[in-house]
Amino acid sequence: MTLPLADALKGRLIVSCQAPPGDPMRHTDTLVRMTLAARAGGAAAVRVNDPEVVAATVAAAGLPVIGLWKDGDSGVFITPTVRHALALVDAGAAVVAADATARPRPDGSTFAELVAAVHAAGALVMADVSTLAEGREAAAQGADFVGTTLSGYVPGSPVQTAPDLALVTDLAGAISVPVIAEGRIATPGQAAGALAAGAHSVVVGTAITAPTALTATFVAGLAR
Ligand SMILES: CC(=O)N[C@H](C=O)[C@@H](O)[C@H](O)[C@H](O)COP(=O)(O)O
Repeated sequence: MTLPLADALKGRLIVSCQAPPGDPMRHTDTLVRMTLAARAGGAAAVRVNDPEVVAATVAAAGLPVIGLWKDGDSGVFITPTVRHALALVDAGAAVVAADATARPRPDGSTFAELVAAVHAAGALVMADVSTLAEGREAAAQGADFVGTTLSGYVPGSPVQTAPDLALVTDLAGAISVPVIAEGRIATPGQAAGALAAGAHSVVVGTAITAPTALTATFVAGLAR
C-alpha cells in the first residue's frame, strides 16, 4: 500500500524554496511568494527551511510542505535533532526532511528515533542521503521517502556537477520506499531523466528559486 501523499507526488515536481543566510531572498514573505509561484507553475509540493517559513507556507500555499530546519553549517545540520523535527511537525509540515547520513547527530539520537518521533506526531519523513548504503539504512529505519539530497555534499561522497542519477537508479532498485531525486537538477530534461532513472518525484531548487546564485553564473560567464 502506498501513502496517499506518495501517490500525489508520483511523477511530479517538488520545488525547493530556500535562501542561504545573508541572501536578500531570505525573508519569510518572499519565500512564501516563491511557493505560491511554484504552485501556480504546477508543482505538487514545496520544500522549505525553518519552522517559521513552514508555518507561513502551510497557511498560504495549500500544497504539501516538506519542511527542514538547517541549523549550523557543518556535520549533521539538516534537521539535526528530534527537537528540530518536532518543531517542523508543529509548524504543519506534512513531511520532515532530515539528514540520514551515517554521521553522529548533535543530540546523540539515532535517525530511527527521529523517524519514530515524527511518525508519533503524525507526519512523514524524507531521509536526505548521500549513498546507497545510507538509503538502504534509512528505509530500514522507517523513512517514508529517500532523497539523494546529500550526494556530493558530505565527506565520502565525491563532489559532482551533474545530478547523481546513478544513485537514483541504485536506490530505486534496492528499496521499496519512493526515491526522490534532489540536487543539481538544472534543466527540465534532467528532471525528466531523473524520473526515467527511477525517481518517484524530482526536487528542483537553485534552478528555479535562487536568483542570486543564478545571476552569479551569468556574471561568471561574461567574465570568461
Ligand atoms: C546540500 C544541501 O544543503 N541541499 C539543500 C537541501 O535542502 C538545499 O540547499 C538545496 O538547494 C536543495 O537540496 C535543492 O537542490 P538544488 O538547489 O541543487 O536543486
